[in-house]
Amino acid sequence: MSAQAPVRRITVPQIAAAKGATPIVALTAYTAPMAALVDAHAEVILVGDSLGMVVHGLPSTIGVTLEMMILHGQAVMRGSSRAMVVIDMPFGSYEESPEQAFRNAARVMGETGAGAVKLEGGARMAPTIRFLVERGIPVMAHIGLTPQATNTMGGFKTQGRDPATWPAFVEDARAVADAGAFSVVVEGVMEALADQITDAVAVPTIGIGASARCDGQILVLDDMLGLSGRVPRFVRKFGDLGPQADQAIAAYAGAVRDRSFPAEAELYR
Ligand SMILES: Nc1nc(=O)c2c([nH]1)NC[C@@H]1CN(c3ccc(C(=O)N[C@@H](CCC(=O)O)C(=O)O)cc3)CN21
Ligand SMILES: CC(C)C(=O)C(=O)O
Ligand SMILES: [Mg+2]
Repeated sequence: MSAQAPVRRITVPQIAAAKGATPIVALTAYTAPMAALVDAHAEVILVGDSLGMVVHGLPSTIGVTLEMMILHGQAVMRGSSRAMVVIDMPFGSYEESPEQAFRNAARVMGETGAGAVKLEGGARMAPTIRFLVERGIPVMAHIGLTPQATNTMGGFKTQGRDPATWPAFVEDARAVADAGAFSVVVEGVMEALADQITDAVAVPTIGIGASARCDGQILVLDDMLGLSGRVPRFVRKFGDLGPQADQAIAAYAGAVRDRSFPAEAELYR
C-alpha cells in the first residue's frame, strides 16, 4: 500500500461542530517555529494583527498592513500542518465595502493558503461577512473589545460594564452568526455577557477575557509564555520564558567577556 495520506488540516465544519462538545484550543503564532509548537496542541492558530505590537513594536494594531499579515501568514502555514490557520484582516483592509473586503481577503487566502480570515465588528460588519462567506471565504468574527477601535473606544477598555449595553453585544453575535461566520471571538467583556452571547448563537464562541463557558479560548502566545512585559488581567502566564531568556543572554554576555566562550568543543581544530 502507498504511504499514509498527509494529515488533513482541521476544517471549518469541524470547528463549528465543536460547540457544546469539546473546548476549542486556540493560540496566536506569527512565525514558523512558534506555529510548529502550537500546531502540536491547538485546533486553531491565529495570525493575529497583535503581531504589530508584539513583533513590530507598534503602539496599537492600527499600523498593521496586509503585506505584514501575508508575510507572517505564509511563515505560520509553513510551520504548521494540522491546525486551522486563521489570519486577521488588518485595519483599513475590509471596512470600506464588502467588495474591498473580498478583494483583500482573497489575496490573504490565495497568497497564504490559510483556512479562514478574521475581522472585527458586529452587526455593522454582517453584510461584509455574508459577502465573503457566500464567495468561499470562511470568516471568524470578533466582537466586544475590538482593538482596531482603540481610538474611538479611548483605549483597550473592557466592554459591557453596564448591563444596559448587553443587548447590543448579543445582537452583534447573532448578526455575525446569521451572516455565516463559523465562529466568533468574544474579547474583553463581562463574564455574564460572554455567557449570554455563548447561549445566544449556534456557532462556537472563542473567549479572551470573556468566560470559561465560551466554546474555546484564545491568548496571545507571547503573553502566556511570559515573553511580554505588562499584560492584560485576562492573561495567565503558563510559562516564564522572558526571565529565562534574560538569564541565558546574561550568561552568554558573561562567557564572551571572560573568554570562556567559545570552548574546545565549540571550535574547529
Ligand atoms: N500582547 C498582546 N496581547 C493581547 O491580548 C493583545 C495585543 N497584544 N494587542 C492587540 C490586543 C490589545 N489587547 C488588549 C490590550 C490591553 C488590555 C488592557 O490593558 N486591559 C485592561 C482593562 C482596562 C479597562 O477595562 O479599563 C486590563 O487591566 O486588563 C486589554 C486588551 C488584546 N490584544
Ligand atoms: C487576541 C486575538 C483575538 C487577536 O485578535 C490578535 O491576536 O490580534
Ligand atoms: Mg486581532
